[in-house]
Amino acid sequence: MKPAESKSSPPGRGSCSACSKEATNSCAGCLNAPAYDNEQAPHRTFYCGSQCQKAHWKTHKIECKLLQTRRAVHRAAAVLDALIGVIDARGDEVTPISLAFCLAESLDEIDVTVREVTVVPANEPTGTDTPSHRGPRFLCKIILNNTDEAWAVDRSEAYPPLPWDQYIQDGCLKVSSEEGLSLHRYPELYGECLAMALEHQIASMVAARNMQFGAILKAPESIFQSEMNGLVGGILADSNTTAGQGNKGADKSTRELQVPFNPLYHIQPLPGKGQGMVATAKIPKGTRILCESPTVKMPGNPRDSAGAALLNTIIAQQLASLPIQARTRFHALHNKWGSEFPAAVGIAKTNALPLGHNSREAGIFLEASRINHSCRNNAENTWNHRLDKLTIHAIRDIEPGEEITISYVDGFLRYDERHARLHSAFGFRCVCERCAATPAERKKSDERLRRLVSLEEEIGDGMGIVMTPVSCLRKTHEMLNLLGQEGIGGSTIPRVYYDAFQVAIANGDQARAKVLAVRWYESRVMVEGADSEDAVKAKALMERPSSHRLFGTTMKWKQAVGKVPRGLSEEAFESWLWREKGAV
Ligand SMILES: C[S@@+](CC[C@H](N)C(=O)[O-])C[C@H]1O[C@@H](n2cnc3c(N)ncnc32)[C@H](O)[C@@H]1O
Repeated sequence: MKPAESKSSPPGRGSCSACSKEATNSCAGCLNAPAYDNEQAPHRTFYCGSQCQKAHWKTHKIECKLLQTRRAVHRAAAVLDALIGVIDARGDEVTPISLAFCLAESLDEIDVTVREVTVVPANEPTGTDTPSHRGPRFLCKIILNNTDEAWAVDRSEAYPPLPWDQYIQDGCLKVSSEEGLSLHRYPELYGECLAMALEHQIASMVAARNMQFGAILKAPESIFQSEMNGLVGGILADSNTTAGQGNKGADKSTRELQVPFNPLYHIQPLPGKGQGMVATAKIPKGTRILCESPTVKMPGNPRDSAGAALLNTIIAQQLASLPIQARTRFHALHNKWGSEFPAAVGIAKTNALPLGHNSREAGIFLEASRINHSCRNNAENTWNHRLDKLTIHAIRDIEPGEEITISYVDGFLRYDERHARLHSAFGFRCVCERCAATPAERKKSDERLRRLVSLEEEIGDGMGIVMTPVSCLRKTHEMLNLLGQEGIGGSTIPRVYYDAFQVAIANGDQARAKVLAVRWYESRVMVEGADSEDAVKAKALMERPSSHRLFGTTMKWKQAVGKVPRGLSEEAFESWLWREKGAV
């Protein structure tokens, strides 16, 4: 079954399943059902309008039911994933067979059969006493009834479920035993904590919403996500009240739990990019999409093989104290370096995000490290020192179905420089809209970037602030215009407003300083949130510009806060602000 979204369509568009015209609406019933071939994007059945959707229902009905069932299987596995995270972190045991029962229980109302399967490497002898380091492995096979479709849920591998044949083939495995689940074989499991947690959480969720769990697993995306948030919140609250009651490793319960549900995005395969993060809802500019603690921290990029060996040890020490779920997800992250470095070091080098502006220290994140690069990124990553967490904010409006991207490179790099850096450090060639420009547009873009570099240097030298303040202020204005033309947003904008603010305040102009501080604050909040260190600093200076240490270095432009002109047109106001020739 192929998704209706064609390879040439931008995300969120496809051809109408009834009349083949371009369409943006989709059937909510099966929206975002995972593709059975894991290489493909999640499914969307497009319609140009309700008439076509009604007319096509007879044809689509059977497919829609199958897709809903498939999505329910993935959702049930995700519910389980969250529960396991909590239970792992409490230090309780989670046995593979108890997982199978939980999965079966959660899928009770869904048209599937859950079987317990043991697999072994295809080229080694079968049997539980196989002397292989890759001995028998236990997993669940979920068969969609009356179809040829089956999924593998293997908790020792990465979540999410994999198509059965692919799992067996890619893992070079063979089935050594397969049978239906029967609780009679495992009476001791009745009381197991995972089953209890699942029962308790699901029961309370269902009671609160007056819905069946099966219906929630099959519900449209927004309902499922909001129910999941309630569920995960409940689990976390429960885990906090029971912290320390686990039967071993109780200190782990204080660790941040990585919650794999976020109503704003999905992590999914994207053509030519591996996995990536895709918006599931409209995300307005300024929204905090994600706030995450690093799973592993690293002091910096290793310079040589001794540094790599040391980093490997540092990572191994941190991984050893993590729940198995987090370790598994760490090892499933992309590694661009193959066997050039120890695997954990390759993963760290490919996925690390800095823990502060210009900081050598970096972190690896189970969610944020799945975000791909674009030179025209729509989101930005910031290390929030006050929260001790990484935040990802939307720096423009993001549409549902659009990929969420950050920039892997800093500064005003020209086309060739960006490509060389991205290729050597991350092993890909960027084809974003900025990079896909015509040679003539690219030339203009490179000229703007060269100019931005030289303006930044000139402003940054500091002398201009008091020696040639008018020219310095106009340079900041020119930078903002060039950034707009180049489509660069994010944290560069507040940095430039802060430079402009300093020019005004150093020369005693509290009126301009006030306006510029407001813009600095607002643009900083957009990229980092009001709780970032810089936003807090900007707020204080916005309220009292004269508290800046440079205030009154000269009094060339002495002016009180109350002198901000009123009643001017937007154009005249901008002209006043930037001290353009002939301004009022
Ligand atoms: C931090 S990981 C991002 C998540 C990754 N795609 C995954 O599957 O886990 C960085 C890697 O993602 C891929 N990548 C990131 N941005 C890309 C882009 N714009 N085009 C192609 N591949 C990209 C590259 O393989 C890169 O080494």
